Amino acid sequence: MIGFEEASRLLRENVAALPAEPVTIEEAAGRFLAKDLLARFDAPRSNVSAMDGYAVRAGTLENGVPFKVLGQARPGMPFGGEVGVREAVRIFTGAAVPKGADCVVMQEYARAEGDTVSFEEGHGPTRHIRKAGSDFCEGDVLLARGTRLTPRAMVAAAAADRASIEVSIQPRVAIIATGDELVSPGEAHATANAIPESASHGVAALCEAMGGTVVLRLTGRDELGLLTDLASEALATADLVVVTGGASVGDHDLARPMFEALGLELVFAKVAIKPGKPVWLGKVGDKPVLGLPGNPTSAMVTARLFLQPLLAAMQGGEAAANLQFLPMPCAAALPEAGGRETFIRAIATPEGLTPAQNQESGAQAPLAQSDWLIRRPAGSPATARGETVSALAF
Ligand SMILES: Nc1nc2c(c(=O)[nH]1)N[C@H]1C(S)=C(S)[C@@H](COP(=O)(O)OP(=O)(O)OC[C@H]3O[C@@H](n4cnc5c(N)ncnc54)[C@H](O)[C@@H]3O)O[C@H]1N2
Ligand code: MOO
Repeated sequence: MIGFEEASRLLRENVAALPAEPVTIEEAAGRFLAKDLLARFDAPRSNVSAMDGYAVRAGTLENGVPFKVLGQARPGMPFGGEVGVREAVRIFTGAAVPKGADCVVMQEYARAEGDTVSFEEGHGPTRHIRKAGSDFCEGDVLLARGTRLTPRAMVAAAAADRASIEVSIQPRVAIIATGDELVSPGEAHATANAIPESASHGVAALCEAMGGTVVLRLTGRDELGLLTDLASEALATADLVVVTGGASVGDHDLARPMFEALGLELVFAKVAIKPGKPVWLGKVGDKPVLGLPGNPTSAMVTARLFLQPLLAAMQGGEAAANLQFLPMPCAAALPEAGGRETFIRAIATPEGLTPAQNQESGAQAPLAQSDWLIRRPAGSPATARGETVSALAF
C-alpha cells in the first residue's frame, strides 16, 4: 500500500493536459487557461480621477478663492486643454486628469457658482488620482497558464482587453456505478433490498464543478461481461472514466477486472488513507480510469483528493493547487490517529472545525454538512480542543 503523497505524485506524473481551443470571453468562465494571458495596455490607461470633483494644480489651491472652470472631463471623454493657476476642470470618477492638473478636490469640498468654483477649508491632502499603470502594465501576465477563470479572474481577463481566450478543452467524463443493489433514486422504495445509487450523483456534480462535461452515466450489475461492455462504451466516449464501487477485494468487486480485457495499466491501487483505501488509478492507452470505493463517504473523499486534482491536471491546471491544506483551529479534541492517514469530515463553525458525529465511510447524511477534511497523518498524537489542525476545503 502506498501513502497519500506518493499516490498524488503518481497521479500528477501520469495525467497529461488535453489540447487547447480558443473560446470567446463570454464562454470562458470556469475554464482553465492554456496560455499566459497578457495585458494589452496599461490600466489605468492614463492618470485618472478616483473621485467626482475638480481637477486643479495642488500648488495653487487657496480656500475661498474663485477658480475658473474651463470645462469637463468624463470617463472616455477627456478635457483637451491645460489647467493653469486658479483654473479647474469639472471631473468625474474615471476621467483622465487634464494636463496641468495634479490633484482632484472632491465636490463635497467645492462650491460652484456660474463658471467658477471655490474650495472650502478641510479638503483632504489626498490627490485622488490613480496613476497610469498602477493596476497593471502592458505585457504583464495577468493570469498564468493553468489558472482557472473564476468569476474574479474573469474581470482580469476582460480588463486585459481579450475577446478570444486559449483554454484547455473540457474533459468528457463517463461515470459508471457498479453494484447489483443499486437503482436510480426514486425507485429504491419499490424494490426490496435495493438502495438508491447516490455516489455517482456527487461525483458527477464534482466533475461539472471542476470544468468537466459528464457525457455518459451508466450503472452496471456485478457481472464481468456486462461491465466490460460498459467500460468499452465509456472509453469510446470519454476522455476520463470514473467507476464507483467494486474497488475492494470481494468476489463481486469487478471495477478493475472490467477494464483488464481492454488493456488497463494500473498506476496505483490501494492507498493508506481512511476512508478510501481501495481507491485506484489506471490508464487505458492515454485515458485515465479512476476507481472510487462504493461507500458514499469514501467515494466523495477520494473524489476530492484524487478526482478534483485529476480534472485540474487534464485542463492544464496545477493538480497540487487543488490540494491546499490550511492550518485551522479544531473545535474538538481528537484521539490518536490510527495506522492509516485519516481525513475527518468536519463542519466549519465560529469555534473552529467540528468533526461530524458520524465518521462511517458508508454515511451519506453527514456529507451534506461536512465542508472540510481534517488531515491526520498515521499515528498522529491526540490533540486538545482548540489546537490547530491541517484541513482541506471539501
Ligand atoms: N475484506 C475486506 N473488505 C473490505 C475492504 C477490505 O480491505 N477487505 N475494504 C473496505 C473498504 S475500506 C471499503 S471503502 C469498501 C469499498 O469497497 P467497494 O469499492 O468494493 O464498494 P462496494 O462493495 O461496491 O460497496 C460498498 C458499499 O457501498 C454501497 N455502494 C456502492 N456503490 C454505491 C453507489 N454508487 N451509491 C450508493 N451506495 C453505493 C454498497 O451498497 C455497499 O454498501 O469495502 C470494504 N470492504
Ligand atoms: O476506506 Mo473504506 O473507505 O474505510 O470505507
